[in-house]
Amino acid sequence: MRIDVVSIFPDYLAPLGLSLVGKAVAAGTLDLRVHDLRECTHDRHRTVDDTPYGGGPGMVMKPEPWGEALDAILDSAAGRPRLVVPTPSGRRFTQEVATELAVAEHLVFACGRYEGIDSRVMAHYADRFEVDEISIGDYVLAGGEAAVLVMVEALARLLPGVLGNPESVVDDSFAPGAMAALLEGPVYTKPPEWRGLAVPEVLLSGDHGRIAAWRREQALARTERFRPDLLGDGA
Ligand SMILES: O=C(OCc1ccccc1)c1cn[nH]c1
Repeated sequence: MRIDVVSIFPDYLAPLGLSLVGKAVAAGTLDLRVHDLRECTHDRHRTVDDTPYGGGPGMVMKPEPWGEALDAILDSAAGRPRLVVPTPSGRRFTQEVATELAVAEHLVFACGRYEGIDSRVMAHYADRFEVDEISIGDYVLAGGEAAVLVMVEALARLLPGVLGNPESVVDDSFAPGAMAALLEGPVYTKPPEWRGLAVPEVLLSGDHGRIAAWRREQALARTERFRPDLLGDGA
């Protein structure tokens, strides 16, 4: 998979060189290219934004630099990439959307700042990109970069050979399946007692039937407490 990220703060994407995503890049599973949008400006002040038509607060990102940046990416692209634009006003990012993005050949992330990117950019590229405006949550960030870090990490762990233990994807809280539609219950590891706190004895019992039942009960209780919406039947 090829991933391009366009931003006025390319250094913000440096964490993608670390850990799990960094390993995928080193292994060649991910071909990651980060681009500085300011290299597509040509005025003395390297201007990327201007005041919004129709008035209102803040600034809007100008279309010309984005046109130059996205044209350059398309010139070196094979098929029809997905253009993912993080924005509070996009469709909700979920584990299902992560699995959708994880099978793409080529993703291009456009990091908006200020009040967003001139809407003509998304309209202009609708035929050459699969344009996808995505929100990672109902809050407003200063820019799309942090959302890109979230989405790339969520999809990268789904790529074959990226996770040491592919099993843990199956049990993900939000992976499809019976148990998976619940929140994860508590987890424990050695030592068996720590600061006077013991691990629930059922987990040391070796009775896998009892352990599975206990885990489901814990997952249900946690889901009821924090995410009753996941329990359906109008709960
Ligand atoms: O703030 C976000 O993106 C940055 C952004 C993009 C466009 C205009 C304002 C802010 C965001 C929040 N949830 N998901 C994304």
